[in-house]
Amino acid sequence: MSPPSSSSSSVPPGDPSCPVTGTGFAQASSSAAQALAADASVAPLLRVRGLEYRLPPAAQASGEGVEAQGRLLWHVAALDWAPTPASGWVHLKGDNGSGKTTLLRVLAGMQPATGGKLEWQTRDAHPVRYLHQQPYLFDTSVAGNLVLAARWQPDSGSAGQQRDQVEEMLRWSGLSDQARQPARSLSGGERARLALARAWLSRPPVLLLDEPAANLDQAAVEQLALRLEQMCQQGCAVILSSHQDNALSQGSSARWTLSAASLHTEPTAGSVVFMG
Ligand SMILES: Nc1ncnc2c1ncn2[C@@H]1O[C@H](COP(=O)(O)OP(=O)(O)OP(=O)(O)O)[C@@H](O)[C@H]1O
Repeated sequence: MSPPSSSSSSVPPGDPSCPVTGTGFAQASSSAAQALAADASVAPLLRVRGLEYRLPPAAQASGEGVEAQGRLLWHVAALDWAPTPASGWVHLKGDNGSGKTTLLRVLAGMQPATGGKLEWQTRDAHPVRYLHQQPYLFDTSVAGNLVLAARWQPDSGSAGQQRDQVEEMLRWSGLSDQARQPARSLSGGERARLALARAWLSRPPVLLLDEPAANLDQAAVEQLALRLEQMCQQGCAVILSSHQDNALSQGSSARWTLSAASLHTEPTAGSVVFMG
């Protein structure tokens, strides 16, 4: 992982990964935000202030016009997250429809928030990778999917280095025997493994996983937990969503819960999280 930058943000202007509207850090009014501002010793990877997401305004029941403001799906008053290689991943929890996917997509810069501010404080221009619950696989072989990921990464290296990366990821994901198989013929669990390996090949600083356990049996969830542990130890900051408790929640070091339209955090040792 790139070390946190001392400047406030490396997100390029105009990049949707910085969905800035409304409240900025300087204007954040909650007492938690003021307490955070006072603690200059913390260098969080992620800083969030007054972030909120409102659903698009619905048509009025009468059929005339639309609501002035859509329903508030969630609000995050203030959050600083400073994961370390030892701190493990964050489990984002919440009932169906509470807004987990939307929050991950906003954090990934794939969808703008309707208010507030977030910053990934890293020198990496595009630090965040988001993995969809049903990941898209290219219409080629298992190895072909990894070859494309190896070619398209920013520092792609020589053809030999790319080959080594592909072979390493095939071994890591346990898919070496299926290297030549069409990726789209894999089982649900195998597809999830390939998608994770494809994302991990380029060693992103931050990985957001949307319901990664959705199609997995218990053994596969436990294997995934081991892989995530390795990834975190190698410096990847991981947030994963799941509405269930399983091996992934047991292995997480922090829990963020969406309920009653707010994000609630439970910090644990090694993972510095503050919440207002
Ligand atoms: N563009 C939109 N227009 C209207 N409603 C939307 C829009 N986007 C999301 N929603 C609603 O927002 C709510 C939250 O959706 P989201 O997928 O983020 O929840 P979730 O917690 O990930 O759910 P699940 O656990 O079922 O996957 C849902 O009720 C969804 O229908």
